[in-house]
This record gives sequence, C-alpha cells and structure tokens, in this order.
Amino acid sequence: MPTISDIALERLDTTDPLRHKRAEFSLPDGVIYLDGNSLGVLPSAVKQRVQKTVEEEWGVSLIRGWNKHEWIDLPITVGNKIARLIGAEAGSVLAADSTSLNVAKAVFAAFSLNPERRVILSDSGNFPTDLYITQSVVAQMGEGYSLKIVAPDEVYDAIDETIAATLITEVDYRTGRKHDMAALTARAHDAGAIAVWDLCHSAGALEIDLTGVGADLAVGCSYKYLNGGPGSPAFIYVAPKHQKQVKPVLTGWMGHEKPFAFDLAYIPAEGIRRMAAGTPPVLALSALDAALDAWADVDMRQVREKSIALSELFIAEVEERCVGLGLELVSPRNAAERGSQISFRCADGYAVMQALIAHGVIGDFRAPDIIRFGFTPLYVGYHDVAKAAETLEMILKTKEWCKPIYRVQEKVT
Ligand SMILES: Cc1ncc(COP(=O)(O)O)c(C=O)c1O
Ligand SMILES: Nc1c(O)cccc1C(=O)C[C@H](N)C(=O)O
Repeated sequence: MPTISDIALERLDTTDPLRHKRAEFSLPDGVIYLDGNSLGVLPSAVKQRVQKTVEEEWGVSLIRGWNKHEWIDLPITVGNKIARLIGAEAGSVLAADSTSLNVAKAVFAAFSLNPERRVILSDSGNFPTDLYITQSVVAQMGEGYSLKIVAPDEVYDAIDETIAATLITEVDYRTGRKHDMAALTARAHDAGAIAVWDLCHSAGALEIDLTGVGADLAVGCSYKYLNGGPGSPAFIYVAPKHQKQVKPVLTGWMGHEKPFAFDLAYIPAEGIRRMAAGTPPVLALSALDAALDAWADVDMRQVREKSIALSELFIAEVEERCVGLGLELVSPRNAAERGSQISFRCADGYAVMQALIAHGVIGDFRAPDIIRFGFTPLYVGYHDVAKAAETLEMILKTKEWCKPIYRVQEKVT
C-alpha cells in the first residue's frame, strides 16, 4: 500500500521550487534515475558547449585558444564555480586531476603544514581509493609514517596529539552516513591536526561551509552531483591561510610561478594554482564549466530540503510496501545524519538492482549486499520516488529478480 496519494504527490511536484531545473537536463524518457550519486545526468548545455569548444575554439583558434578562449584559466574559473557550492572563498579551489590524485596532493600538503607529526587518521567507511592512496603516500614518506584506520564512530575520540591530519569523507558511499564536519574539524584543530575532507558525496548535495567550519584542505569529484560527466576533473581546496605555506608534491610546470618562463628551478605559484601539475584537460573542463552553470540560480538550502523530503518519502514508501521482503535500512534514519542517498541491505541485492534497472529504475549495488539510491533534487521528483518504490515492491513480490539474466556480472557496478 502506498503511504501517499497521487494528489499529494502532484502537489509536492507542482510546488517544488526546484521543479523547473529538470528541463535543463537530458534525461532519457522512461528512466527514473537514482544514481546521480555515482554519475550525474547530462545537462543539456554541455552538449552545445562541447560542440562549440571542439568546432569553434579548438577547430578554428588552434593554439591561440589558450589565450583567446581563456582555456589556461579554466582550472580557476571552474574552481570558483565549485567554490560557491562548497562554502569556499574565490581563489581557493582548483579544478584538476582525479580525486585519487588530489587525495595524494592533499595528504602531502597536510604533512607539509604539520611537519612534526606522522600519522594520518581515517575511517573504515572511507572510499577505498582514499585509503589506498594514503597508504602509498605514508610509505613514500618513510620511517614512522602511517595511516590509522578506525571505525567511523570512533574518529572523534581517535584524534589526539599524534595525528598530523584527519582524512575523512563526509558522506559514506555505502550507507550515506554523514560525519559532523564542524565538530570533527574543531576537534582536529584542538589536537593540533590538519582537517582534510573528501566531499565526493557532498558537493552539490549538501550545504557545505568549508570557510565556516575552518577546514584546511578538501578534495572531491565533479561527476556525481555536479554532473560534469564521466571522469570529469576533480577539485582540490586549500584554505587561503595555508596557500603560501603549503608544499605541492607534484611540482609540475602548471603550478610554477611562471610556467612560460621555462626556468630550470621550480618556484611554486602564488595561491591555489600551485596545486596544479600538468596541462588542463580543456574539453573536460569546458563540459564541467557548462554543467556548473545549472547551479547559478540554485539555493543549496532548497537542494538539501528537497533531498531530505525525497529520501524520507522513499524510506516511508519502501518500508510500507516491502514489509517482510528482506530489506533492511542501513542509512541513518535521522535525516540530519545522512547525505543524499538511501541504502538498504538486501541479500540478493545485485540481481534485485539489475531487475530494477531493467524496469527503468536506475540505482546501484555495492558489494556485498547493499542496494543504493541517490536523490538529486535538480532532476528527481516526488512521483519518481514513489514509482521507484512501487517498482521495487513489484520486483520483490513477483521474484522477478530470480531470472538468470539478472545474475550476469557486469564489469562496472
Ligand atoms: C569518497 C570518494 N573518493 C574518491 C572517489 C574516486 O575517485 P576517482 O575519481 O579518483 O576515481 C570516489 C568514487 O569514485 C569516492 O566516492
Ligand atoms: N568513479 C566511478 C567510476 O569510474 C565507475 C563507476 C563508479 C564510479 C564511482 O564514482 C563510484 C562511487 N564513488 C561510489 O560511491 O561507489
């Protein structure tokens, strides 16, 4: 049984202050897309922008494009658009490289800001790449350097005077559990540690105030809630107070004070540009630049409010419709303690998700047994959410997921 009437859903959709944004996205007909927490939907403006960059800029201006179309400044101009969405000052965010690389850059930078200490603290809910990269960084740093991994709810108490920096992902990719960024940053500072945040599952989903909480460094990707496209450039934030002092580890020419002086000695650029290493990927940055324009008139408070409303509706609908069908909510029940996704434990989750996808509801599966649904307020509505829950109920009740075709293992999940 649904928990909400069609009339009530209609009212929610028609009074939704973000409703008009959906028209700016190229969402295929018949698809309910609840995987924007992994790869966001294509903003229509990106198509024209990429075509323009390829045909009119690269095709006609050739090498002159670096100046004429200001390609060389894209890491900063795009970084400034991201900065607005994460509560950062202009000039403190650089769009560059992948999140994995930026984690390496941020961890080295954190050690450079706290040279007497040798331990990075992270948690077992972190996305594996952050941990793999940090393991490698501490190994390169040498004797006595280490990564300490504790359970997510033990992070606060584990921050002590031995910790050089915390490296915490605000929102857990599996459960959606959200750390308290203000409290952990304050605790890190009390203990003399640097606070590094991974905002992959936060940027474009939550109200973030890097300046307000006093974060030191942050990284994140742009292909999820920011809709930059598959593999779009990531970002790195360095608080203005650290920008003069922070030491880049990848001392490429694009982070040099004067790249086109071609000096033999490396001198870091002033400001955030020193975190750049090589030539910016102009096509990808142009796509991201256009994607970020969709946020120009968006109030992040409204995004968060709608994200919570969609998520609450989904939990209520799924729990009401799917009683006794083997689902267990693993996301925090308290909306204030989660990001913009809802996850359920489901024994045959892989097959269930494949069946859902075949029926037009795209979420994803995270091993060993989690089905995950992301809520992206710019292009997901209340009817979508109710329909997704109804489809899930149908698949579980009819045992549609038992069909062998839903067990074929895909390379990427
Ligand atoms: C928290 C987090 N960090 C990092 C990454 C990945 O980084 P990269 O874009 O380098 O693959 C992801 C997802 O892919 C993630 O969820
Ligand atoms: N980056 C991805 C990719 O290249 C392929 C498939 C998925 C991804 C992801 O972003 C996964 C994502 N970080 C997660 O939360 O699971």
